[in-house]
Amino acid sequence: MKGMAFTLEERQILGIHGLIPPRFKTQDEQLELCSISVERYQEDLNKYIYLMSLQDRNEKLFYRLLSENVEKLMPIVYTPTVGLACQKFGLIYRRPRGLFITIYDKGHIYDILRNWPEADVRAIVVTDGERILGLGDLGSYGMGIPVGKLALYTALAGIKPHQCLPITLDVGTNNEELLKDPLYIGLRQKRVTGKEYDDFIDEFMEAVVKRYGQNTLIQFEDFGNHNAFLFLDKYRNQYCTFNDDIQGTASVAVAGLLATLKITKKRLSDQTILFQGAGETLEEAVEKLKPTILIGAAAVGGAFTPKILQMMGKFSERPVIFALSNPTNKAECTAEDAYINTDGKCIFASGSPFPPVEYKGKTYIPGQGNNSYIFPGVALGVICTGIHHISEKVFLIAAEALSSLVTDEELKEGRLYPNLNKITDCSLHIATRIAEYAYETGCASTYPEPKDKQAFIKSQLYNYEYSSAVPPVYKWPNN
Ligand SMILES: NC(=O)C1=CN([C@@H]2O[C@H](COP(=O)(O)OP(=O)(O)OC[C@H]3O[C@@H](n4cnc5c(N)ncnc54)[C@H](O)[C@@H]3O)[C@@H](O)[C@H]2O)C=CC1
Ligand SMILES: CC(=O)C(=O)O
Ligand SMILES: [Mg+2]
Repeated sequence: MKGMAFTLEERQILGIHGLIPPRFKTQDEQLELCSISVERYQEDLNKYIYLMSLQDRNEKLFYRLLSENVEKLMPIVYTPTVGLACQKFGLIYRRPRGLFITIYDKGHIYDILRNWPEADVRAIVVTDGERILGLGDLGSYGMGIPVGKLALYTALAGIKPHQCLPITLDVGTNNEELLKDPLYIGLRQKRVTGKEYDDFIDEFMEAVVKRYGQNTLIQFEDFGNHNAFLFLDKYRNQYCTFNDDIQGTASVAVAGLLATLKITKKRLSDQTILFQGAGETLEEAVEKLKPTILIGAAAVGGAFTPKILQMMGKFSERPVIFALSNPTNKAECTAEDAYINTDGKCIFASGSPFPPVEYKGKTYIPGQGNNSYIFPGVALGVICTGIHHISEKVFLIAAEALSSLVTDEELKEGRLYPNLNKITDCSLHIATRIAEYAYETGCASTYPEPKDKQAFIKSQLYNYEYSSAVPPVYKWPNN
């Protein structure tokens, strides 16, 4: 729907003349109204509800708004607000988006996929809701994540929205609060596990390729740790698939580390890297190992205590601190804590965004170490070239491509990643590098091989401009 952007001619042909106000707006004017409307909401969750309704009402406008205001609006449709939206999903639910497939649909998954109205699906983001960001098991409420990730496929990489399908596999939830929640929208039962669950996922994978073809990209998102690794291992050489939380996150972290080397002028082998995890007592480990790089992704909010940060500030001139857990309240420390406790020395990045920090007269701009810098570009490269199986090399290429784009000015400001408002260029660059690799190594299946890879990818991108509802006039002989 174009709303008031319909021309008089279109309104007459479509029989909608008089049903919309007698004002004709350009898309730019509509965009202006949308920006004002978002700003009017005080609460981020209300901004989220507004943006989701815009996505339902006028898709092109929604994507243009998002792609032109990434820094401002990504925190709404993505982390941190999407986390809150998932927690309140039963309350804010307005219209369905994506497919819900339950364990009771076993034996019929293909038929359910056929109910989806679009035939040309190229990419699926699927979750079973067991580990939504750092918020734990949210069952069917997790649908906000595949919807949000795919919104970024389009807004950050220009992948056409009708080619994207969000899916939630509902096998129950072990979240007692949700099982008691009268607003809960999913199956009210404990998770099905074991062979029955595994067979269900097998059937899902088979049904997807039967319905949409062998090359359909399947991004696994926010599955529980055990299943995430299991399915990556099981399917990576059979299907066109990757796990965003494992591979996308590793890639963005590597990109960040490569960028830190440009600041510290050191090699990675000169660094001592400590990953928080596996229940270690972190303070003791930091004291003993004296790391120069500290990375947290265990969803333990505040795990990087002031004492730990102060020690990091003592061990090296430029300590690197990555607080990757999402959403914001799960971050290992805030940007402010990191800069203050290291006396402004640290190089900081976090999974959810933090605003710039003023400290001792200097402005520090934290980086956002989030896989959103990686997965849209990887997906674009994979879809355009028809890669069958996505190797680790693809994620290494993505990491190198991303880190190569950080400018000296950005590094000086403390940024490890390009400014968010350049993220669409990053996706295009990542996709181009992947395309070059895919054709060089023979793992592309889109032929003939395009000479200019970037021009080819650009030609595939989503067009935010409205199309005309008036058919073109053909030249046709009079007789
Ligand atoms: N920045 C980004 O792009 C991404 C961030 N994440 C975030 O990372 C966090 C974790 O995600 P996953 O690894 O998938 O979760 P997970 O639950 O699979 O793994 C968490 C790990 O932390 C360990 N752990 C738990 N409590 C601990 C404690 N008290 N001390 C030390 N280690 C502890 C567990 O043993 C486990 O190995 C989430 O907050 C998620 O949002 C995940 C993917 C991407
Ligand atoms: C960013 C992301 O994928 C996560 O926090 O799970
Ligand atoms: Mg995730």
